[in-house]
Amino acid sequence: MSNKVVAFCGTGSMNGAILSGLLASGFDASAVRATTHSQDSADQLKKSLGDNGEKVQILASETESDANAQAVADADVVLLGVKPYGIVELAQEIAEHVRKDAVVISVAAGINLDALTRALNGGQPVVRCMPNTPSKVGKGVLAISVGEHVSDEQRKDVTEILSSVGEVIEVEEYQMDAVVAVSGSGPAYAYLLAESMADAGVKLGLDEATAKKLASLTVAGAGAMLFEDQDAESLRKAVMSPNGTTERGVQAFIDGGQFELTEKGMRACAERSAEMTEEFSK
Ligand SMILES: NC(=O)C1=CN([C@@H]2O[C@H](COP(=O)(O)OP(=O)(O)OC[C@H]3O[C@@H](n4cnc5c(N)ncnc54)[C@H](O)[C@@H]3O)[C@@H](O)[C@H]2O)C=CC1
Ligand SMILES: O=C(O)[C@@H]1CCC=N1
Repeated sequence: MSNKVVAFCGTGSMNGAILSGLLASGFDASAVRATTHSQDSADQLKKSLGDNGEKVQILASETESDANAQAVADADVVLLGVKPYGIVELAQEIAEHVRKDAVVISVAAGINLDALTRALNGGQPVVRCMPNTPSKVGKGVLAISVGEHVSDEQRKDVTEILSSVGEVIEVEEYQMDAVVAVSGSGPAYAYLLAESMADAGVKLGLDEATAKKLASLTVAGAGAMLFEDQDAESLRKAVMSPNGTTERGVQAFIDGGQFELTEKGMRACAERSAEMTEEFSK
């Protein structure tokens, strides 16, 4: 990765997390370009990067209309991080400026490799990535599908950049709707669990602040244990003493439809992902 230039077009929550992770891994800040829409966001980004804020080239598209074109001009790797409805337009905007041997990654839901390739005038090496928000604390899981024009060296560079914020897993593109349902949107389910545990804790007699603290730290602690052992079922069983409290509670969850309800929610999520692909991958 030495001597490579990386450009982030649309540096908000997700691309911002990857940018920070890349710099934290020791990547040369002067080889990084980043764009935002507003000048305010550009100023905030610069501030958030500390000393590196002076070295990263940061441009706002409302101030400089060719900000994205400038950012990608000398880039080896380009990450598109705007909202799904803006990705095709952004790709078209940079198409004439991005080097033909640069690899372009989209982190958006609902944008397929075909739409990305077409927006870039065909033949461009492209990668579709589905990250998740734990990337902000270096604990992300990022699924990628790699386009046909991507070289082995580019695949290695892409994996190295994304690995700076979490674990990278390659999947077939047809599996992306399922990936969105499991890991892309998944952090929200864990927070929903913490919310509903706190809510029930209040109903069981705790004050709200105590219930929230106990629930949030419990979900966080249980999540941390999953980094050591990814077998959730065996971790669950280790909490369940025979005929104890957990066994009774877990059985009530299962009898009440925990697995069916989770499947229902995730099917809705995957269906929306497919619908967004119809809508935005034109
Ligand atoms: N937030 C999440 O949990 C996840 C989001 N994603 C995907 O990441 C993408 C971005 O989402 P977020 O980071 O949450 O959004 P965000 O709104 O935080 O970031 C988007 C950024 O793009 C900038 N922008 C908009 N138009 C621009 C332009 N023409 N030129 C330069 N910059 C421009 C905005 O100023 C903003 O900073 C979406 O496509 C989403 O599907 C993927 C996985 C998880
Ligand atoms: O909700 C969304 O559409 C995005 C994609 C995955 C997580 N957040």
